Amino acid sequence: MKPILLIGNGGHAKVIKDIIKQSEHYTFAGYLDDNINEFHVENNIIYDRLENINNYANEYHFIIAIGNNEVRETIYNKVNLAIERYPILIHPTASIGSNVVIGNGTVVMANTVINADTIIGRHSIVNTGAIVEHDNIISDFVHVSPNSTLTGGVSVGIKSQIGASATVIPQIKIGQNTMVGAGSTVVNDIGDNQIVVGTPAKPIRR
Ligand SMILES: CC(=O)SCCNC(=O)CCNC(=O)[C@H](O)C(C)(C)COP(=O)(O)OP(=O)(O)OC[C@H]1O[C@@H](n2cnc3c(N)ncnc32)[C@H](O)[C@@H]1OP(=O)(O)O
Repeated sequence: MKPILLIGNGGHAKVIKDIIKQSEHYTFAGYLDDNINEFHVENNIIYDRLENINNYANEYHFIIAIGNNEVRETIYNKVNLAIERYPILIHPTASIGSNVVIGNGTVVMANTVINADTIIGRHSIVNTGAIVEHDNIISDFVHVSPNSTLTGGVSVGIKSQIGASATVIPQIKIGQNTMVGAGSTVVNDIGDNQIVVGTPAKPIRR
């Protein structure tokens, strides 16, 4: 079993910890976070500051367990570890189709479906109950929120978030760093750096 340290110890980390507990390959070892005052071990769990990550870099694997896409990317660039130190975590109830490619550091939560020929980048999140249909291209540092649906042939650019229960109709292209509001329905392509809400989804601001 390979030990994993989670970077971050908020709500998202709790859910990832539960995925690790069910893994046959990985075991939960502890947390690195700058809100931890100093190194300590409690009930065999390591708590340490993120700035000490290099002490663990050879022995441990890591997941950046932070839901905010921008923060995840910033931490990834800052700690500068080889991408191989970040495993792919998939909950055992997730259904993964043929020829699906998932990048290192990405987590796939419970009751998700990722269908055939979809590509998902690095350090992305496919959150609880989300559906990512066939032939999607999902970039790095993306968050597909709980219960959202990306139908066939959708693409999502780097650092974009699809809000909880949002739906994107087939073949839509969503740009980089864009936010689709919870419950929205996206029926037209969306550019970069937009916030869109509603049905049909319309920009509220850049
Ligand atoms: C496990 C987890 O928790 S994963 C987390 C998943 N997170 C989400 O799904 C969060 C999704 N976030 C949202 O939907 C947010 O409302 C955002 C990002 C779209 C907008 O947030 P803000 O920028 O703070 O917008 P704000 O709250 O000021 O609203 C601006 C306007 O848009 C409207 N609006 C905001 N969100 C939505 C929405 N999802 N659908 C429809 N209208 C919306 C507001 O009612 C408001 O309208 P008004 O100007 O007529 O009063």
